Amino acid sequence: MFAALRQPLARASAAKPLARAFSAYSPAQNAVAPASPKLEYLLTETRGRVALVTLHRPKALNALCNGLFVELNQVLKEFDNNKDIGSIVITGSERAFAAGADIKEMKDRQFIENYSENFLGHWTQITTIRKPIIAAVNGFALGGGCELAMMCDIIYAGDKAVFGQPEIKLGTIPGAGGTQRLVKAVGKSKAMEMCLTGSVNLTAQEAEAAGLVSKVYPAEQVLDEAIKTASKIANLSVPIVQMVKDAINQSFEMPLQSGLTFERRLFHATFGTNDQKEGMSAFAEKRKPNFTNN
Ligand SMILES: CCCCCCC/C=C/C(=O)SCCNC(=O)CCNC(=O)[C@H](O)C(C)(C)COP(=O)(O)OP(=O)(O)OC[C@H]1O[C@@H](n2cnc3c(N)ncnc32)[C@H](O)[C@@H]1OP(=O)(O)O
Repeated sequence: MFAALRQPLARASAAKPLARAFSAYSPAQNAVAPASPKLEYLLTETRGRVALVTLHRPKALNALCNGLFVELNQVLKEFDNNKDIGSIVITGSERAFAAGADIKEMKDRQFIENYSENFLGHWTQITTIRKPIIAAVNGFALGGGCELAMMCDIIYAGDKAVFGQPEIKLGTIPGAGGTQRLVKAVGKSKAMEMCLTGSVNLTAQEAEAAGLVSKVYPAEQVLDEAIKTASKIANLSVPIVQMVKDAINQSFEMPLQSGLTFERRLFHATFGTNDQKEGMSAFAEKRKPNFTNN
């Protein structure tokens, strides 16, 4: 499976994505999982139990074209199915996480083809990934770039990151969560201001204050911090981590009482796992737990 994700190291180094330019991890520490020579828009590697996916379309500020999403769906699915991986980090470059959907690619599309082909439908497959995904965002996260970050489970931002939904200035509207997830993250007024003007963006600090972003770090540290957090998560029990992700995501879909019942049932279910027995026994015996993911 990893063979399918193998990426030539030479290419990764030459391209100097933020992952390599800034990371404090030495290549010797990395099990480089990368990648299929077929990957054109992504770099992938592993850091222990963390999979790192770097959007790599530097000439277009990582504009999200269809080919990029086909690759992203493919690698995320492979990492999700890989027992050696516990969590995933998605990042971009220092200049751009992603400057939105590729405007040049979509500008001539017609309503009827959008509707009949469900244009962008498969771009949201990332929300079906069961392992936690952290977005490490530097630079522009605009339009689809902001929406992609919001589809991740946690967002860490570099101090120069910019979040915005400029679609209205192109004569369209956000198409993948900008009018929905953004409201839940920053509230109605800010979301309205951003989406209605297209030019009111959030700085990293504003995004943190509003709740869109969990933490802000100096740009050169954000990826390492995301990997550290991803690594903590990846070394916990995989099924219990998935239950937490499931339960929190259900809070967006269910009324409170149904959500609380869902949570309680999953809590009950954890007692059917060896990892619950191990976690609680380890606490009682004053030792570290050794989770076996069952
Ligand atoms: C997760 C699912 C996603 C689903 C998406 C759903 C629908 C989403 C719609 C959108 O996202 S519409 C696009 C929204 N984004 C924008 O409007 C931003 C567009 N870009 C800019 O405004 C600027 O590029 C910038 C980000 C402010 C940076 O400006 P700067 O002057 O620093 O650089 P540029 O010279 O403009 O850009 C360099 C290079 O990159 C190309 N490019 C940038 N953004 C895009 C894009 N979104 N699509 C296609 N190409 C893009 C730009 O054209 C330049 O290329 P060249 O002209 O030099 O070849």
